Amino acid sequence: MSLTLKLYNTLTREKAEFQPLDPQNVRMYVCGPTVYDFAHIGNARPVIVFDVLFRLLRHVYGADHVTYARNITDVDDKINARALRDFGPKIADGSMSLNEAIRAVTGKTESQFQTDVKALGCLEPTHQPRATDNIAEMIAIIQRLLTQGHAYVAKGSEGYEVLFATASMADYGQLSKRRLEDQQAGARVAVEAHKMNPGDFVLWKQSADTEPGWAADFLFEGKNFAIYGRPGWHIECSAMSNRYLWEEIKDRLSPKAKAHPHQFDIHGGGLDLIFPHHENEIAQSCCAYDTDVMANVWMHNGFVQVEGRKMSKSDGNFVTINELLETKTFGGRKWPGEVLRLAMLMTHYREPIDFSVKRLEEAERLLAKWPVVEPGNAAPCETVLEPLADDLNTVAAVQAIHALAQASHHDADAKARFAASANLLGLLPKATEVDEAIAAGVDALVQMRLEMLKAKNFAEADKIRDSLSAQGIQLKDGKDKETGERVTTWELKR
Ligand SMILES: Nc1ncnc2c1ncn2[C@@H]1O[C@H](COP(=O)(O)OP(=O)(O)OP(=O)(O)O)[C@@H](O)[C@H]1O
Ligand SMILES: [Zn+2]
Repeated sequence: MSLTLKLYNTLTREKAEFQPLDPQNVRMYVCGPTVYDFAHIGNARPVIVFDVLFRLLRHVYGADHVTYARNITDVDDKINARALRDFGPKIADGSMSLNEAIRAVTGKTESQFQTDVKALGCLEPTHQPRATDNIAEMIAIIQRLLTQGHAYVAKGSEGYEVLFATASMADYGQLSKRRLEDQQAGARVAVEAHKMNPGDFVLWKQSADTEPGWAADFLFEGKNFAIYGRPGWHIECSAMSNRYLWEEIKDRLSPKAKAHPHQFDIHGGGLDLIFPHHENEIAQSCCAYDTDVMANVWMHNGFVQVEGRKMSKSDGNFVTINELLETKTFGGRKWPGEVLRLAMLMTHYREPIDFSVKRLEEAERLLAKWPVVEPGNAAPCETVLEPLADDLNTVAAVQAIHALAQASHHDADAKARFAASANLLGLLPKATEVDEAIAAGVDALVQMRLEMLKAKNFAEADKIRDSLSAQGIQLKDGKDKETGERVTTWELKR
């Protein structure tokens, strides 16, 4: 393994050589979607960016040596609100319970998410845990925090809450570089009387009987608190990352990694998650397990923007992935998944992207120039790997792939390297769909070649055949059974 992988780390604000705790078991966690509404183009960005990193890590360390967990947040007050909105009448007349309505919302949204990300050429992560399948793990961490003096039980306006005590952690704020004092002075967080500090955040929250919840017993200051309730958002990721990247894998880890219990290599998500979400994940995990590190490298993608503003569900300025791929709402036409994927990768992941039809058209034009080939078994080209290994410089990697695509018209070796390199980024043009306009163009060339053959202009005829072949189009000559005349059909090489 000669490739040196460098990654920008939000924790240190520096780019540094990536050194996994155990190269045989590289571990990455990325915050996944809250499934109350279809994923939008902004949500697609971390999915694509970290898919590229997952692919690169698999290339460098071996496909079986990388564990990637991306969660599904299927318990959240936004989900409850959506269930009430969509199924209100049914809940009111008793034909559906709130929990059934919630499952209808999350089930539908999650399955759409899976369809969407598949269409964007993303590999399935090793684990895609749902929050509701990890409640016991969350309760266990919360109890550890209570026992160790990092959390407390308090009564708020909607019942009991277990809160994280930010003041109990000396270096709270290390990721966002926000100091607790500044936060209090800024008073961004509404001061609530039951909180010891305004920045204290919910770990567990009591639910009304009609709200979704789980029975939980917490021991605090010698007293038992039975709180039927639901988890806060941040605790979900602390629980799921620990389960899938430590608990379930620890027996296989190297001695060095075992000497760093509960820690893993990379944690990712969008820029908006640095504070408070990731800061609070760090606080929970480090305090619960008494470590000073949760993940060694923290990576954050920039925003997809619309007219300079972050595309976001709550802002309403969004286009869903499904709308873009399956309807004509954006630019009056449908767009293939690989066009959106390439459009994202034509900007460095830490830069903002202003989303536009022009950007998609640019990506489409580039893809159309690339040959349709099978991945093959050549090695990806150094000219592609090197920029990728430099903090995922996909801009330069795509340029290098394009150069290989151009060279591949006259160079079989370049073509093989193009195939392997484009495949590494999940960008190999698919042989299955042919654009109508392209098909018409091919038909015309096939016809022209038949005329050349009739005129015995074999050199020109061969030229046409070869140029089509370079674009991945295979001609098949045959004879019409009745007239005996030559007929030519074509297909994409598979
Ligand atoms: N416009 C955006 N550009 C890039 N990444 C984004 C954008 N919006 C959300 N993300 C990322 O998508 C992932 C899922 O986020 P989430 O489900 O909270 O969606 P959201 O659109 O941010 O929700 P809301 O708009 O209600 O805040 C997170 O990693 C988040 O950082
Ligand atoms: Zn998270």
